Amino acid sequence: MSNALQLPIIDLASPDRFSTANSIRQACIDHGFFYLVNHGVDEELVKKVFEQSSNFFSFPIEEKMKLAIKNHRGYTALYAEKLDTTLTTKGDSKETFYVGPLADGLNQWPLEEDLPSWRSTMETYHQKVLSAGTKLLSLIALSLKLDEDFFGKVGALNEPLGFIRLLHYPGSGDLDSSSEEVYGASAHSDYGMITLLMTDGVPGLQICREKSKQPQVWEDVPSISGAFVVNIGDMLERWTNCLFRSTLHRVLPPRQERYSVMIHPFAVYA
Ligand SMILES: O=C(O)CCC(=O)C(=O)O
Ligand SMILES: [Fe+2]
Repeated sequence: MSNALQLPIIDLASPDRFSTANSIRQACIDHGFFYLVNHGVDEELVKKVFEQSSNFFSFPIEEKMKLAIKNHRGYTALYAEKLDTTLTTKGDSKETFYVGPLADGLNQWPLEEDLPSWRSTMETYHQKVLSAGTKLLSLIALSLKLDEDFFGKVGALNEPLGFIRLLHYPGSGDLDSSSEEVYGASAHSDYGMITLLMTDGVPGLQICREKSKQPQVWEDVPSISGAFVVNIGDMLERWTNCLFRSTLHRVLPPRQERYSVMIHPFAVYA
């Protein structure tokens, strides 16, 4: 069962911070998901990130495996991950590339001669999303009736910060036919505090607000051009004693090729 959903839209640039904080509070209680607009990450940069992501994933598998994941950075192949570990099917039909915190030297990068400006594009995106995320986090603190700088004071903004995940879901035409029922991303909730997700507009993302209700009701999350989809992770759900929801979500089995980019800007463990 699936319905389309109207998630709240939060304006990061609104001068009325208290009213914005209240809207965030309601969104996190009701859905655990909202859209973020006027976030200061410009469209040209987002476009470049998607182009560079597609450039990397179009390399032959042998080339991509040269950057196979180490220290949570680098490439994971199609079916290598399964977000819903209760499923007996093979892994999720997506390939990914992780870029972690910039300062610790652990990132793996494609060679500059193979993919010019790839690294600098990802580094700029990392910095810009982190800066939007920091503004958002101060509003989340206000929404919890805390001081704006609460999360900074408890160390949530300490390095190392920021994991980007580039995701590529090949279209069903590029998968073997037995993969039809394999999800792009099987049902899961995110770890950490918050996730900021940008997609290329191809549908597929769904949320289930009542995870223990049977039968489960899945609602489509349409994309809004230029807006981040923000969701609360398990750690913030725990820190708020379940006031804010870390909502179950999934990506449907791919029909059409799809790209997305997500970032966990802050602490992913406590
Ligand atoms: O690609 C998407 O739309 C969502 C991906 C996701 O939820 C995840 O990787 O945690
Ligand atoms: Fe997720």
